[in-house]
Amino acid sequence: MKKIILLGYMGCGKSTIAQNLSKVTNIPFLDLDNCIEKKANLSINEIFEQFGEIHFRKLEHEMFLELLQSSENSIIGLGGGTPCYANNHELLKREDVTSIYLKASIDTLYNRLIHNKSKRPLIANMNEEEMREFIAKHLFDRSYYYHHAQHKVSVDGKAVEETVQDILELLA
Ligand SMILES: Nc1ncnc2c1ncn2[C@@H]1O[C@H](COP(=O)(O)OP(=O)(O)OP(=O)(O)O)[C@@H](O)[C@H]1O
Ligand SMILES: O=C(O)C1=C[C@@H](O)[C@@H](O)[C@H](O)C1
Ligand SMILES: [Mg+2]
Repeated sequence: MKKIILLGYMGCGKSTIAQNLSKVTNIPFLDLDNCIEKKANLSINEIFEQFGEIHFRKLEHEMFLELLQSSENSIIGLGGGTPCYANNHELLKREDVTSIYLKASIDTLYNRLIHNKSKRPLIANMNEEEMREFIAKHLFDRSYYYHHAQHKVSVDGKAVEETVQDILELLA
């Protein structure tokens, strides 16, 4: 069965866009972070705090494989780091998958994340200046993996509905 996979940096809108795309297409939406939280019965923050990031990356890889193995059509919103660990980027090329990189600029990401960092352990304790620097470097490192997606949609300056429309055109 076909999976539509949305990927990209924290705050690029994977969860928001996936939810809206799901409403329009009637294809069920699964958020990888939420699935990990449900299975572990812990929040992402708690998993990082209690077991560390490496353990989280293991859970993330296992959950990604589990979601890909299910026989349902689905829209899957990945975590921001998912393609960058455990060779997950290679899974973005599968034939039963349509993978889409939601590409956002440093400014777009910074402006969204500055108001919304408490649930994101990698940036939760940073001040504004540290955050901008971190996003710039981190995005540069991660771009290599994000570009393994089959498609790329730019989200800068677009309303949620516009990004959803761009994706529908890709899928048509
Ligand atoms: N045009 C837009 N498209 C998508 N999100 C937007 C837009 N404008 C504002 N936002 C806001 O930006 C934030 C995007 O966060 P979202 O949780 O969807 O990102 P994410 O890519 O899933 O992040 P994470 O990797 O941390 O899970 C939300 O708070 C959303 O309301
Ligand atoms: O960019 C990342 O590495 C992360 C993004 C979030 O979606 C979560 O998966 C977690 O906070 C790690
Ligand atoms: Mg998300």
